[in-house]
Amino acid sequence: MGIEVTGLDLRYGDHPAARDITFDVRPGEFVSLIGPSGCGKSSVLRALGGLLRPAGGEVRVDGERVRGPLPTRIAYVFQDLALFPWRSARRNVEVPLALRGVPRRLRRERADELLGKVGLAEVADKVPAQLSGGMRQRVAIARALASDAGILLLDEPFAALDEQTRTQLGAELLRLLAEEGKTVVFVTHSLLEAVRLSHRIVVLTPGPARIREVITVGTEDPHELHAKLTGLLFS
Ligand SMILES: Nc1ncnc2c1ncn2[C@@H]1O[C@H](COP(=O)(O)OP(=O)(O)OP(=O)(O)O)[C@@H](O)[C@H]1O
Repeated sequence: MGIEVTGLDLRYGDHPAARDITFDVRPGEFVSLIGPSGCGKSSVLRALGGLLRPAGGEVRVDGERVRGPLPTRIAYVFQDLALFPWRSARRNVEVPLALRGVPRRLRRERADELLGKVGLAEVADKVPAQLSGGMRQRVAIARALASDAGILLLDEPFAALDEQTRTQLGAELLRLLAEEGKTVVFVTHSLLEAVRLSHRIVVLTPGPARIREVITVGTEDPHELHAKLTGLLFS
């Protein structure tokens, strides 16, 4: 089932942000949304998560129409992380576990397991201000994984990081997602990142966003795919 987006129209008052967007995301699939700056990528992502009400069309998650946030099914990681600054890394990751009513001892175990998976076992007791940008991003990812939601919506999660950290975190993320069996929709400005991480790439037009093309990332040469995407975005 996964996510089905059909004829989605989005607007802010009189200002259209997206028109007639139709695509699907299969369970376990990693789909990237790319498009020119300001075209409406984040708006589409917010609509998938029930944070922006469509002016037309619909979003379905596992067959059920999305009418508002579904925190048990859908987790977010934004560029602006919103970690709790006074809570240690471990206690940040514990938040969704507490919301789900997981007992304290199990919360700690699961949080430590997830922090271990993102390479942060050593810094579980540190607060965000004591961590690097890449580490904070890892805490946010561990926290999203702790929510147990099957769907992760990632909005430019690596935008504030240097290229090397981005590449490393992207590779780690793929491994983790495969282990945890998540379905992912990923907004990025980086064509390289989209090519590297995705099963499929949804290319949007300049705003208001429409679907330009949906590309399956198969066996083609990554350089050729990158060139094709550049052509689609800038022609
Ligand atoms: N809360 C809002 N109120 C009014 N207009 C908005 C709001 N959020 C976004 N917009 C407008 O909607 C359009 C799409 O914005 P959106 O953030 O979805 O684009 P984007 O492709 O994610 O942008 P970027 O690539 O710069 O991150 C833009 O014209 C933006 O100015």
